[in-house]
Amino acid sequence: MCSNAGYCSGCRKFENNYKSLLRVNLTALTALFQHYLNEEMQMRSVRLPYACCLSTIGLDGFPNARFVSLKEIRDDRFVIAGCMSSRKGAEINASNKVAISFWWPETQRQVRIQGIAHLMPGDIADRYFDERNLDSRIVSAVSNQGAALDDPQALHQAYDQLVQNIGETGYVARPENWGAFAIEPVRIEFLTFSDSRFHDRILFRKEGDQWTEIKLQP
Ligand SMILES: Cc1cc2nc3c(=O)[nH]c(=O)nc-3n(C[C@H](O)[C@H](O)[C@H](O)COP(=O)(O)O)c2cc1C
Repeated sequence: MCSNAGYCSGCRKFENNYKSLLRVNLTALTALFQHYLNEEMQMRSVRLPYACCLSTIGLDGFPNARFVSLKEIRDDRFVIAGCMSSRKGAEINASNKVAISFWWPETQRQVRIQGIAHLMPGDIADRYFDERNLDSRIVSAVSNQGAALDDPQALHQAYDQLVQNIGETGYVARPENWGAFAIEPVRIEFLTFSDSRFHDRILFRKEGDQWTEIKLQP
């Protein structure tokens, strides 16, 4: 029997001291998420562990999914950001029930989070926008994400023009249609993949003000 607490990379599974870690509440859950993310980060040479699949309910009823980057966990909410006038923004406006899903190959974990997306105040979105590299900020400012690209040359000209205007200042104002959402989780499932297919699955659910946990069949 392995004596490691939490995830054991040797056994590639949870050794269940996780219960002592979690008197189940959201703060403990987001701390566990952060712990697992850090473990994945330590084993990976690329930054992509922050990438997650954001699913929304499409205006036409089809589920719609795309990858976005998790900015951070703030006040136990999962923050994502980007252009909000494209499909994701319109869809979240119509229904703020969303899901984000992570797959971390080094640690063989999947995390599924369902929750309610809350638009964050402009000054906080400013901060996320300013943290982005210059190219990303310029492209966000000149491109109308998701609109048909009829004239690529015009887009490149707008890019060059803005580069010129910015000059040495490096300052790009956050476009009005660029914002951030904080996702307040209502369900979080951690799965540790097993070659045997006996995946280790634990679902945490918010019921009223309480979080409950349930082990799931693989
Ligand atoms: C790894 C990765 C990370 C991405 N991160 C973001 C992001 O943080 N925000 C964003 O708006 N789009 C991001 N994108 C682009 C989106 O996948 C998507 O193309 C874009 O948001 C438009 O989606 P929409 O039409 O549903 O609004 C990312 C794409 C990839 C592949």
